[in-house]
Amino acid sequence: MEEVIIATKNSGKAKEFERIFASKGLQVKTLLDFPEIEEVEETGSTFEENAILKAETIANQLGKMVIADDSGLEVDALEGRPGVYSARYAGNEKNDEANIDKVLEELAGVSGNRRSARFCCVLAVARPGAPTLTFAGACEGEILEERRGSHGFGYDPIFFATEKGKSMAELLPDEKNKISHRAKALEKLQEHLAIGSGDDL
Ligand SMILES: O=c1[nH]c(=O)c2ncn([C@@H]3O[C@H](COP(=O)(O)OP(=O)(O)OP(=O)(O)O)[C@@H](O)[C@H]3O)c2[nH]1
Ligand SMILES: [Mg+2]
Repeated sequence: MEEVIIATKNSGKAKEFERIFASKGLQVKTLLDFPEIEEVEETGSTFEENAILKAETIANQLGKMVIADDSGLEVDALEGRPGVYSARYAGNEKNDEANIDKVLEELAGVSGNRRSARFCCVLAVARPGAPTLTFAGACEGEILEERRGSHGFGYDPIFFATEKGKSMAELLPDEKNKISHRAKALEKLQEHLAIGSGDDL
């Protein structure tokens, strides 16, 4: 089976990529399969810069094509925060529950029509000897006043996905994978690269 390497240590992202690529007959490997590889420091100031940094660093180490995902939540009333700091918004230890609490606290007293937000994702594809490519996707919504649903990861329980009329965590994995920022970026990537066709990339 053809294999795709995703440079992520986030198990929530890993599950989504596994599910999407499995439906195309592709096997996903992530950095969870390579525990000896250290996490890349995300020093960029945009999703694009961080995605490129992660993809190129790991592609150079493995000598193979690698896809990286940098993503996050942009809340308009918070001037785009948590943005590129989404994973560690409430502290260095990457705690999803504490991150959600922090966003809810910062939005206390902000009324429904001012709670607009979006999930953003940039995928970077790095290949030894070839220019790195990037693909972006976004998913529009609003921040709920409390958690709803138990699927997904990260901020999903407080993100109301406008297109579906439900929180992202109320959607089944296949439903999220049709509308998410990650799915949209991946769709663009697959239009450009013949992953899964057996062709050389
Ligand atoms: O509710 C969510 N549903 C999503 O679909 C989603 N996608 C991203 N995020 C948030 O944004 C951070 C990414 O930061 P990030 O791109 O640096 O990833 P990460 O540090 O978790 O793993 P890695 O891929 O860098 O190894 C994540 O941790 C989450 O907090 C999401 N939250
Ligand atoms: Mg990260």
